[in-house]
Amino acid sequence: MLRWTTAGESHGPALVGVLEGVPAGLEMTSAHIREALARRRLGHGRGARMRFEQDEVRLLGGVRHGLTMGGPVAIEIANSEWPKWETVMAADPVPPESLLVDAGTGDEREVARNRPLTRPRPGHADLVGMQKYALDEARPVLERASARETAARVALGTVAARVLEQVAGVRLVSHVVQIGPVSVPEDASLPSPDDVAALDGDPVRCFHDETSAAMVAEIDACQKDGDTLGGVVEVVAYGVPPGLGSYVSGDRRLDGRLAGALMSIQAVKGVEVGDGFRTAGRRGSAAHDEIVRSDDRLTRATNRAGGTEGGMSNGEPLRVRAALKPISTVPRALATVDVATGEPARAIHQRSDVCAVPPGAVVAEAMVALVLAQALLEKVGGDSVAESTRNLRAYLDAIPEAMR
Ligand SMILES: Cc1cc2nc3c(=O)[nH]c(=O)nc-3n(C[C@H](O)[C@H](O)[C@H](O)COP(=O)(O)O)c2cc1C
Ligand SMILES: C=C(O[C@@H]1CC(C(=O)O)=C[C@@H](OP(=O)(O)O)[C@H]1O)C(=O)O
Repeated sequence: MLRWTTAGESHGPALVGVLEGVPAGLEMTSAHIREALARRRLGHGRGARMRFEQDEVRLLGGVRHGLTMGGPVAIEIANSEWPKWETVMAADPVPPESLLVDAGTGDEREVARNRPLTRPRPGHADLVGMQKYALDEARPVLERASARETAARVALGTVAARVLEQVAGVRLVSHVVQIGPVSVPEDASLPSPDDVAALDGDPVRCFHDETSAAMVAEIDACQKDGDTLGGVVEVVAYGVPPGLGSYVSGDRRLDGRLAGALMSIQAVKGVEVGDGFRTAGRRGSAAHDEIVRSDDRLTRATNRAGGTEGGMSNGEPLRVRAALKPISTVPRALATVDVATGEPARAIHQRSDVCAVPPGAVVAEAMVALVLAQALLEKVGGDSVAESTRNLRAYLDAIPEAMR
């Protein structure tokens, strides 16, 4: 069973991700993870932190000389800013005077770091987090609620994507289909995995040049107005074998597992599998994907279902979307209440992203990779890449000719 978890705070020394159940013999190095993390830092509309954050990667376990060994893969991503936060975020007790709002250094930023965060942001985890964990300020809440944590998810997703590719030849691609009110046309073509470099080169990870320019203009206009934006991302996985997931129990359904994983991303508020909500408005005859024989194999005339039927992958490209709400740290700050005084106030606002949809696509790709790799290993088992590959081949070869 492939299992994963992350630990670490946004301004702590590092994030850590652990992935258990990776077969031995997987080719991977820290450079692969570094490359994926660099893609997550891209995107017009990101805040100041992404300009200097280095995502320093260290493989702490599970890999030797570029090959996994079968044990948990542990990945550390150091936070570049740690030296500035060493006192505020120290794990061990620090002298109380070092946490005074004005510790006497005259450094404005240090004053801001030490100030208790008592003006919770609507839309962020601040207020409910304080209520739930019995805290009198939001620092401990936002440190873990922050989407900084998605760097660790992307690191783990890189390993999962390599399992998918090396065992089954599956390749993934993610792109942005909407930012605020600007969407790619309904009939725009889907990117393939060979388009990843072009997408990395686009300021908003959009595969439609005209729409990309309009998205950039929308982000600029929004930033000028002191506001923030959300949008929609899409992940496509090519080469997924049929039969991952199952219809036999709700918690084994692949579509449900993908939806849960995507919805677990900070700011995601909607998930669509295939044509999702659009399908709901169609008649059955225009909603389903007819089965046809082409090039001597069974295929579909269309792919409105997005590659799943009955909670299983059906061999067509898997296509899922996730909708992200606008960033909740709105520069033109929203109304709140100062929980220290009970008085009306304006919400906390320090630096923040204006739009995190392009990195959201990279994070969504990582979550899809994790779920698909988990479902693949469930189906084929195996303790080494060679064994898993052999098992997959045997399963596919056993499908009768007329059903392939
Ligand atoms: C890649 C990424 C970057 C984000 N950056 C910010 C940010 O700079 N400021 C902010 O307020 N929210 C940001 N968010 C969203 C918050 O983390 C999220 O809204 C918050 O944790 C509350 O969770 P919820 O929106 O799922 O309810 C970001 C989300 C993602 C996926
Ligand atoms: C650090 C990242 O995103 C952060 C996500 C985030 C939030 O509230 O979710 C708030 C901001 O944090 P900070 O206040 O430190 O700049 C973003 O920069 C990252 O994506 O690596």
